[in-house]
Amino acid sequence: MIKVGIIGATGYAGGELVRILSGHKDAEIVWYGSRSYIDEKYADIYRNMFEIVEDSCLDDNMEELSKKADVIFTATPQGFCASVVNEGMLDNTKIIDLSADFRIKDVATYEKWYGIEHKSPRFIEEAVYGLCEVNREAVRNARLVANPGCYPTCSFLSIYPLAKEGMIDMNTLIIDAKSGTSGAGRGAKVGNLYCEVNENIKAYGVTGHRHTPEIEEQLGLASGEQVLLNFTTHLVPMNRGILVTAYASLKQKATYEEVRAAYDKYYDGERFVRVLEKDICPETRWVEGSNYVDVNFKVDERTGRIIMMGAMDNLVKGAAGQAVQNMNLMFGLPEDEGLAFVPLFP
Ligand SMILES: NC(=O)C1=CN([C@@H]2O[C@H](COP(=O)(O)OP(=O)(O)OC[C@H]3O[C@@H](n4cnc5c(N)ncnc54)[C@H](OP(=O)(O)O)[C@@H]3O)[C@@H](O)[C@H]2O)C=CC1
Ligand SMILES: CC(=O)N[C@@H](CCC(=O)OP(=O)(O)O)C(=O)O
Repeated sequence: MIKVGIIGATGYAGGELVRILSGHKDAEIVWYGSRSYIDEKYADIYRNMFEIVEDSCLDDNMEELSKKADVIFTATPQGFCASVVNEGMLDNTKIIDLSADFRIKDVATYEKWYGIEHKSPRFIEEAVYGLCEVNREAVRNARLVANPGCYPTCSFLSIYPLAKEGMIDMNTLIIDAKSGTSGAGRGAKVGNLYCEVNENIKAYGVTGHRHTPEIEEQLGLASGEQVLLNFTTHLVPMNRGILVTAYASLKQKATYEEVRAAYDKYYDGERFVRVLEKDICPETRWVEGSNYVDVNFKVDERTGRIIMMGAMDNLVKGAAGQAVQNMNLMFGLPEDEGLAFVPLFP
């Protein structure tokens, strides 16, 4: 049994980790870390866990936890993991960080977009960006995994085959993305109140969303070019789900079959990426509660542009599911262990 500790187990991403890992046959949760609910029964906070989880919450003492756990998930705000990780901890245990602390390789870029000082720049180089479909081999041997952001996961996987094959002009790329409110976490914020979100849709973070440099970095690595793009996020009145619609000019005319061949080249055999049939657009409801990302595209012959689309559950493939997929790789387990959920509907 893999002994698992979760710091931030009382947040939305942490709660989803608990749900997924409770059904994982090779994992046992030994630490439900919290900051505000220490000594309270976990199932009193999340009643879906009644008679499933008997334990109470502990604190966020990573030093002590690292002596007990084979792997620690930090589902905590930006800056937490970087402020506590040290060499001794990584000698004892593996860490999968769900925050952005180790995703961006350039410290100055991280500090500029996140507005905080990076407390452990020495571990940035070592950290592996945990996008399993691309970095599978590196993840297997990692001590520290930077679990990708929710919007970056969906954006990247929607665009990756065409960026990698050099089929689109990266300078023309525009990404429009929409998220359900669980993406903003469980903390109380006026902007996330029912009356503010219900019956409404709005853009936010326009020209300044902190996921922009992460997407640019990863698409830059895939395409071999420096990427500068427009990325606009929207908040929509649903609990879970991310929908990405991305636009770019094709470098040369391409048929449906040629583009489809590029997607198949990278995603054939990928357990969690589904390339939909011709003309079917991804929808969040068909992936909800699952670790799938549904992708598809449409060539607009009139404008010479291609529209790339993706749908994903932000809490599963966008956070906890992908983190467990990374854990499976790090411990030599089948990649889909504990993740074989069929999407919910309705
Ligand atoms: N929500 C999502 O869809 C996604 C989230 N993420 C990332 O996962 C991380 C957690 O996000 P999310 O679950 O949404 O956030 P929440 O606000 O829902 O949960 C945050 C968790 O961290 C704990 N916490 C808060 N402040 C501190 C602190 N200073 N020190 C230690 N623990 C603290 C909270 O404890 P307590 O409850 O006890 O206060 C809670 O358990 C973030 O880095 C986020 O960016 C990544 C991808 C998607
Ligand atoms: C709806 C909503 O507010 N979404 C969040 C998603 C951020 C998130 O989850 O953070 P990481 O993926 O970087 O860890 C946002 O836009 O900031």
